[in-house]
Amino acid sequence: MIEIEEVSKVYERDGHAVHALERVDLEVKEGEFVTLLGRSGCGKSTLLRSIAGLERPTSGRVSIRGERVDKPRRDVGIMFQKTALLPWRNVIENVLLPVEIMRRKSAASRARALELLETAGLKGFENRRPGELSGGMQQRVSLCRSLIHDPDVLLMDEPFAALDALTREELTGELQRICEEQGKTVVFVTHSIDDAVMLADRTVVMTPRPGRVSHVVHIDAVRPRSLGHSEQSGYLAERRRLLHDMLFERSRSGT
Ligand SMILES: Nc1ncnc2c1ncn2[C@@H]1O[C@H](COP(=O)(O)OP(=O)(O)OP(=O)(O)O)[C@@H](O)[C@H]1O
Repeated sequence: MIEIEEVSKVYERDGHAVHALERVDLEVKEGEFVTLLGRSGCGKSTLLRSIAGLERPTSGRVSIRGERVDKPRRDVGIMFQKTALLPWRNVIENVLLPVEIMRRKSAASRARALELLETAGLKGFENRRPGELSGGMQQRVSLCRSLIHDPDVLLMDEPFAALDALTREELTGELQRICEEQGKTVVFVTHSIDDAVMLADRTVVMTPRPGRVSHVVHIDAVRPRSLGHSEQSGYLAERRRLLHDMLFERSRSGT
């Protein structure tokens, strides 16, 4: 569904070349949940923005369903760490913003917004302003907004990084459920090994200078997942250790 072929990105900064990505190859299948995991500066956001059509690779090609991506697409939804909700609009008006911009606002989209808000646990908050909501609730609104036009692909750049640990765990669980119910293809950028283990079908480990894919790790566990007590907690803990070792370069082999 998403094909990244030999993608390199070089930025110019103060007369120096910054090799943000070097010859990255990756394929994401329909319905797959892929996390991009790595330290700061390894090119995760650059790769995500290239898939979103917000950044042009210096060389190589990104395509979705066989079509080269050179601008943002309607079948893609995006969610960032900063919610960028408009403070003067209430919750439902914020959720409806993308369909308004696409001139596709209708009674059906309003009904879908209400349904999404209910799924995200925000029933009854439709008329509140973002400033009246907690950080976690604002991210739920942002998730509903990224899903309002029913995109097939969801691109997420550390969406829960600024939240406290408990809210983060709760939202990670809800994201698993919503993506499974709605059959989305997801690429999710994170620094967090726990996010990767909880969410991913496959985790792509990246290394910096230049940004490259160093390992790809499959997480073959059923959902909902929990790092606490469950039959698969031993397996998840092993995957967690493997990713940890890869990030700290103690292990250079195996998936
Ligand atoms: N617009 C830009 N101009 C110049 N350099 C940039 C630009 N955007 C990113 N970079 C550089 O490219 C490299 C990769 O950045 P990128 O933000 O993609 O990494 P990241 O893995 O997402 O980092 P983080 O986890 O800190 O967000 C970094 O060295 C960064 O400083």
